[in-house]
Amino acid sequence: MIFTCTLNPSVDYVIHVDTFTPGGLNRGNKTFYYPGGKGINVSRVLNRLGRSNTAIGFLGGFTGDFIKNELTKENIDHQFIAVNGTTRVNMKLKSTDETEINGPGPEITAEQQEQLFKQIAEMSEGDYLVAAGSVPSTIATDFYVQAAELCRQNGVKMIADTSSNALKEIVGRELFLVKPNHHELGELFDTAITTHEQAAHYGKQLQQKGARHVIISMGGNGAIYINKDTCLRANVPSGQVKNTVGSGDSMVAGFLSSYVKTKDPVLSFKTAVAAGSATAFSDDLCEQEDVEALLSKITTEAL
Ligand SMILES: Nc1ncnc2c1ncn2[C@@H]1O[C@H](COP(=O)(O)OP(=O)(O)O)[C@@H](O)[C@H]1O
Ligand SMILES: O=P(O)(O)OC[C@H]1O[C@](O)(COP(=O)(O)O)[C@@H](O)[C@@H]1O
Repeated sequence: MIFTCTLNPSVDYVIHVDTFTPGGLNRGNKTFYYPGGKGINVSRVLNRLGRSNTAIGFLGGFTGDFIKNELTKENIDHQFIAVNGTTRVNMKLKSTDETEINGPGPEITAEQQEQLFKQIAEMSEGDYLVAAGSVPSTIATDFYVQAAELCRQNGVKMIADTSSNALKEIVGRELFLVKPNHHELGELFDTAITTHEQAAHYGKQLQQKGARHVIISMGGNGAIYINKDTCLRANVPSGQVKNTVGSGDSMVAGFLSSYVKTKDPVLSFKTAVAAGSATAFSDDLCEQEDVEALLSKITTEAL
């Protein structure tokens, strides 16, 4: 079984504005509402790539209902814990630049956190748990560390895609996959990462600290893959970028969907890059045919 866990889901409200003027009245010309949050995006892409999975985490209010309905419509199993507040709305403003405003999210009580730990403790050997996204302020930043310990005890393979302190704390634990982007990796090591060589250098440290597979995504500048035997870089295909929100999550889903079937890390890495780019070239998340069409355009070389 594959589970995705989103502690702080969101409704992603995407609005396109031709020319954005801060402080002025701006009118959008195109809007979209998507069920979002990193784990939920991973669930949606996994499902599109033919991998059934269960989404867990916390949801509340009318936005929480929207997310549940959308997942149900897409035939994705979900077992969210209800919270009293309202799941956040994250604004994604598309103009000449992409600007994002991510809200803080509702309060999660200690009892609700315990309920989630109970769900994680019930996972079994061979399961995968994708823990993705920020940790809301009412949850201790070591939440993922405690989850990683439960996974270790039960033989569950954990994937972490997070940032800031939550990423700092999870590094050093036994992880199946970790996928920071180059900004998050730089923040972790208190440095700026701009080249593939720098990304490879710091990414190797994540592998040495306990991650079996490491992917460093670098937006339109390619991606790096590291395991104990190899370090590769991949190109990203060219195309018309429509919406990069969820590209990183699509990479995680792409890697996992391929790996569970083929156990081939290089093919899984290429599928990850194809899925990330296919999402960048779509308004919503990628579809299977988009990923398949891009896969043959991804090449890797040793670094
Ligand atoms: N401008 C782009 N052109 C092509 N592919 C892109 C572009 N931006 C992102 N991608 C794809 O999405 C992946 C993840 O993007 P990135 O922005 O690094 O992740 P995150 O969303 O986690 O910040 C990249 O590795 C690439 O495959
Ligand atoms: O939990 P965070 O870090 O605030 O991120 C939440 C946001 O990230 C997303 O999951 C997109 O993530 P990526 O672009 O990194 O793949 C959005 O759907 C959501 O609004």
